[in-house]
Amino acid sequence: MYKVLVMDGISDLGIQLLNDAADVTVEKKIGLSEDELIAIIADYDALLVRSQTKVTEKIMTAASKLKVVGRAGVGVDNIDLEAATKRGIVVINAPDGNTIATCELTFAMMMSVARSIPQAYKKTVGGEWDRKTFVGVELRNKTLGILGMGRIGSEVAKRAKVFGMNVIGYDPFLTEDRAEKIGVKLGTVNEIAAQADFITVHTPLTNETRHIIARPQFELMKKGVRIINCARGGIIDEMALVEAIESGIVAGAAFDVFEEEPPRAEHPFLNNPKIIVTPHLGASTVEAQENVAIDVSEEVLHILRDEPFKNAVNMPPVPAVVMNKLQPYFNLGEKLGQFIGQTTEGAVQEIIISYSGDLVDVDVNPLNRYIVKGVLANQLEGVNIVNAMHLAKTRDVNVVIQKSTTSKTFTNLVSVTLKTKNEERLVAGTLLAGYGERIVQIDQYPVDIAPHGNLLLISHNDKPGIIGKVGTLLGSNDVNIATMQVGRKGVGGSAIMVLTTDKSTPKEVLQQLVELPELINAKELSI
Ligand SMILES: NC(=O)c1ccc[n+]([C@@H]2O[C@H](COP(=O)([O-])OP(=O)(O)OC[C@H]3O[C@@H](n4cnc5c(N)ncnc54)[C@H](O)[C@@H]3O)[C@@H](O)[C@H]2O)c1
Ligand SMILES: O=C(O)CC[C@@H](O)C(=O)O
Repeated sequence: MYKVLVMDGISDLGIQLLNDAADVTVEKKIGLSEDELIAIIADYDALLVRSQTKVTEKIMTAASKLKVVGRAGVGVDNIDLEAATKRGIVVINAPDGNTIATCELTFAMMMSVARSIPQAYKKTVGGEWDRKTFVGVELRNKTLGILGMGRIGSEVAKRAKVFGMNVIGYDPFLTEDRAEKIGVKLGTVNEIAAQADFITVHTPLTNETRHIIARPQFELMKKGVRIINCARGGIIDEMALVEAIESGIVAGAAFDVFEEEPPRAEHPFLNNPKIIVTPHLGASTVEAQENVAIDVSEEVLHILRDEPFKNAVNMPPVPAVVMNKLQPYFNLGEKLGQFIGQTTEGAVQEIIISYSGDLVDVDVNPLNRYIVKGVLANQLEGVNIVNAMHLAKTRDVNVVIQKSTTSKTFTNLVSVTLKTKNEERLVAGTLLAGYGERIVQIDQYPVDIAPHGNLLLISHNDKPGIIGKVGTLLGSNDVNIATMQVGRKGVGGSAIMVLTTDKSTPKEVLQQLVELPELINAKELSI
């Protein structure tokens, strides 16, 4: 039974999926301190948070069973990603579910700051009927500058076009083609600063975007510009904004997010009549909260059940088309890794993964992770597809990827070579239409083995009667042979036998096998 801990205000309807799962129990705890969370986290397989809970390295160190941290939302700046990756904890987010909610809040903020709605409301409910102070501006024919043209930025652009605005966008990943398609002009940050009547930011907070709008940009701006931040505190320099309001450049600003949340009581935004603020409400709609909780719950279930998942933040994203091609190979890749990892003794120095045939044109990075996971799992605890590459690197295991366009025999072939100080071993496998996964080569020997169950790998000298001796010894110890494959270099030369058995071969029987004079080695591999 998997235990899931739900923190922060995550929609109950959204986590219904987890509540309904027969293999999951869900506990909800709101407002725990770091120490309180550390005291209980070792009990849980999954942790679900919004932006309030800071998932620190200390918490992850105490989280001995934790497989996944699910963030019901986009930003993962409250989760220590490096600490999670080191420990093999998958961090997933729900990137799509709150796009529209945040886009609509941005628009609400833009209209509020254009027409001073919160200020007018305050006066009116205070008994004043002031129709002179609040003369606003229209959006039509105004220029909107958008920094960050991802999900939310693009939705804002679409709506701005409908309002008759001219839109200039800045995003390093925005191509001219795409900009043209959505009717956006491309501009630099400084061009946007100089031309826009409204500026809204929709980037993540990174080293590049921190204070991307600061004093030098305010100095370029037209008098009367209005500024909106519904993305992350710190993208706009708060103090420089206050100065720009005081100097009359900025006519108004609307902020949903702050450099420090919640802001201190003396924060200069909180008593400035030209700045309107909301308490990080971008994603706070019924729909968005259901969406993100459903998305994150689905992913958490996949991860707990070892099923393929998307939206991992601490692993590179994989496009669906690549995923569809690779997915059938994940199991094969992991088994090849497990197989070869058990054939050698001593520290692994190099893993060479070679692809030929169908996989040559595909981004095989996700599959490499499964293979390396399989290899390392023999030596290390807690290795998974998130930390496999990281663990290989920290242990100085060189991972080499090769591709060859020609496979003489198979339409697809994955081979894994393992090098230690004294050994070099190879295993190769394929997916055969109608037969599924097969191991088709071990070292230089062609074989045909379904990689399941108990495998006995025997190295021996090709001598008459050896097969019978092995069969008799296993049979007399009640180990039934299901299949047997034999390969040899030449008559009388070195050879291998691969047997699948109906049950595991006891250690003492393995020892008796090794003591047969023709036998060099016998190893049981579990894959
Ligand atoms: N206020 C809220 O409650 C709320 C809700 C949802 C999202 N957000 C925040 O909104 C922001 C945008 O979310 P999204 O879902 O659109 O993300 P997204 O990843 O779809 O888009 C972000 C865009 O920013 C661009 N970008 C990155 N660095 C840049 C740079 N230096 N200059 C210009 N552009 C840059 C990226 O290329 C990307 O296109 C994030 O910071 C997210 O955390 C806030
Ligand atoms: O959980 C929230 O409300 C914050 C959402 C938002 O900041 C996000 O990054 O998704």
